[in-house]
Amino acid sequence: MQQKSIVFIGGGNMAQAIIFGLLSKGYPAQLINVCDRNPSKLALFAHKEVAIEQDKEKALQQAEVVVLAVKPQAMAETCAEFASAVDFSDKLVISIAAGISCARLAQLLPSAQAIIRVMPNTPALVSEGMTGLFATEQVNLPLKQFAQQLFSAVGQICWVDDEQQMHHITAAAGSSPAYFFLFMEAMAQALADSGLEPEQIRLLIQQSALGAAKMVVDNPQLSLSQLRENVTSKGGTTAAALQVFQQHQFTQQVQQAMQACIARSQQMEKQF
Ligand SMILES: NC(=O)C1=CN([C@@H]2O[C@H](COP(=O)(O)OP(=O)(O)OC[C@H]3O[C@@H](n4cnc5c(N)ncnc54)[C@H](O)[C@@H]3O)[C@@H](O)[C@H]2O)C=CC1
Ligand SMILES: O=C(O)[C@@H]1CCC=N1
Repeated sequence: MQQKSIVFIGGGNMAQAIIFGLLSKGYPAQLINVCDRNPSKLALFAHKEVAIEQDKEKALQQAEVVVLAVKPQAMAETCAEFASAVDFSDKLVISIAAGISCARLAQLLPSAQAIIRVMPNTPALVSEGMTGLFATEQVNLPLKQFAQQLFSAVGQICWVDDEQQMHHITAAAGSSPAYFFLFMEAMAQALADSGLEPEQIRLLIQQSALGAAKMVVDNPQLSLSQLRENVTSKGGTTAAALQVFQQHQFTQQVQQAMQACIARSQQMEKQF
């Protein structure tokens, strides 16, 4: 894999997932610098050789790649700290922020030429991330390949040609680990009075989730509905459970939730 010096602006949950995922894949810690104004975030990198140079201008000037990893609401204020002091024209700028368009990033960092907007997710930490990527026309092939390699190192990737689809990627990948966690939390709560130990409950749920995901991955010839039907005996236990989901309009709820995610991402594009 190509190796370039990278500075992360923001070292929170998502940056940590990417950085620790990259380190676990052998990306040189010496090529990574993390800037975060919260010292407790920097402390998480203390046992690694990751640089924590906090003079942002200096760190940015030395880096070939800049990953903007602050919250969308902090993006404008953060970029204003260094937009005029640093020349971004020879740097690849990657933003992981939800709902911040490339046009907006170009406004915030006027010297930037090569901007890639990505939407990763936290399973990058365990090399099972899913990242959507969109590049502006100014980004040349080698830089696209670098971004692709970077996020492929921590999971799967999916390029889109239409930036508007980044909102859908957010609903399907960026936010979706939380939906699965919620589902597992609800299952755990449903077993709270079962007499099973909490560790047993967690094991039962996590292994079933992992097994179900692996069945999907390993059987591309089977549709999702076929996989579901294979578990569901007529008049049996699964059918009884699925009937309750259906009665409570589970599918419609999921559709509405994902639509809300897309709508919020679109709203953030206008807001920040
Ligand atoms: N958490 C997730 O699962 C995902 C998050 N994202 C995006 O990643 C970005 C970061 O999200 P999280 O990591 O969840 O947030 P976070 O709050 O955990 O991390 C943001 C970090 O930025 C730091 N920060 C804020 N302003 C700063 C500044 N001016 N200079 C230096 N550091 C500064 C904060 O101290 C904080 O540690 C967001 O834009 C979000 O939309 C994208 C995909 C998934
Ligand atoms: O909740 C959020 O806004 C961020 C973006 C995708 C996942 N977390």
